[in-house]
Amino acid sequence: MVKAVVIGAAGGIGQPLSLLLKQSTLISELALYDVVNAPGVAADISHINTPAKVTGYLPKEDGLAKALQGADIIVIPAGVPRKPGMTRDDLFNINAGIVRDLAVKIAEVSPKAFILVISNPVNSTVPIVAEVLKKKGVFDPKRLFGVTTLDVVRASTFVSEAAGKPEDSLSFRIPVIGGHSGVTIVPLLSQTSPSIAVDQQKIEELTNRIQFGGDEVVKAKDGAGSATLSMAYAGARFATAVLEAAAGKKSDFPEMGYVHLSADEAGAKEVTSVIGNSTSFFSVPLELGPNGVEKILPLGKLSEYEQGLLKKAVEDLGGNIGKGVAFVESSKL
Ligand SMILES: NC(=O)c1ccc[n+]([C@@H]2O[C@H](COP(=O)([O-])OP(=O)(O)OC[C@H]3O[C@@H](n4cnc5c(N)ncnc54)[C@H](O)[C@@H]3O)[C@@H](O)[C@H]2O)c1
Ligand SMILES: O=C(O)C[C@H](O)C(=O)O
Repeated sequence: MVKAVVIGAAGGIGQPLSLLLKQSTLISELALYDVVNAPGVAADISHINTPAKVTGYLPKEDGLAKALQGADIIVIPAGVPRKPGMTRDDLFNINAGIVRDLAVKIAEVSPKAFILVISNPVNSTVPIVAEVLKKKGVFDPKRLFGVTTLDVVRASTFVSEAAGKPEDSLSFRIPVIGGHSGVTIVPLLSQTSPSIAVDQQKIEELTNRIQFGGDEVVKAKDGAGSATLSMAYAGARFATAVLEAAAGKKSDFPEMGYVHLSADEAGAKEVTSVIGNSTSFFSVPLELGPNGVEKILPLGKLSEYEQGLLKKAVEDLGGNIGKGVAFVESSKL
């Protein structure tokens, strides 16, 4: 029996993500929570003839605690999205408080669940959840993830198009490490599999497109929000990987996830020999298992260009993480 919870389930990501999770036969119960409209979304999705029992909750009558009760996996796309001209960090003022308060309830009700954070700025919201869980004495770094899968999905799409093989996009694997915002997103195109023959100028164009893919969608939506459908796909893909691994299935390839590097001390040692010691969270290739992070996998060889990208990423990430940590330190919990 697996219970999945979506928090922010009535939103642009929450609705299609809930739909995709309802299609999963790995899930037996799907609890949808939002500050608005979650019972309506739940009623709608519950008519789909797949096994998961669907329930919907609002804040009244302690709805969040009811949704979280017995949760195995919690996916969080709650919070405001960007509008043109905004950075993800501009969302901090609103989303930091939302995520902190959700984390407090998770710590109380379902501290052993896998927690997948989608709410931006991911570079800071994941440290916020970690700090709350630490303060409550229930932090398990193997079970907390920032979802950076959309960067990996975009990389496969853009690179397969550039290689003239869009029909093969599913089989293009490109590690994307670092964080989830602009220059903190570091695509390792030199490790593209199958390998591609493109010149340095194309590598730089592709890198820039992957780093700023989110802005492309924000611009196209012209004030109506940011990526929702591709994010729902990516979120469902990562949640499925976590659930399959929890059920004992070995994966054919590693997923990337933004984790606290203490999730695997031995793996982290190898990673910090490449990225340095100045960042505690990083999106890395993961081997997932029954308890979440089984291993942090090596980053492989980086080209000189990628080493330059990495340097910039690490500089920015430190500030993003520190901001999240300071926010919880100054909060009364
Ligand atoms: N990690 C990623 O790759 C990625 C990709 C896309 C978007 N995002 C982020 O995901 C978040 C959601 O984006 P969206 O487009 O779905 O926004 P949205 O506004 O369409 O939906 C957000 C939902 O969260 C709900 N919500 C707000 N406060 C809440 C609370 N305290 N508890 C529960 N629910 C609450 C809202 O009612 C709304 O239904 C944004 O922060 C966005 O930047 C992240
Ligand atoms: O760009 C955004 O603000 C949303 C998301 O982080 C994305 O990468 O699409």
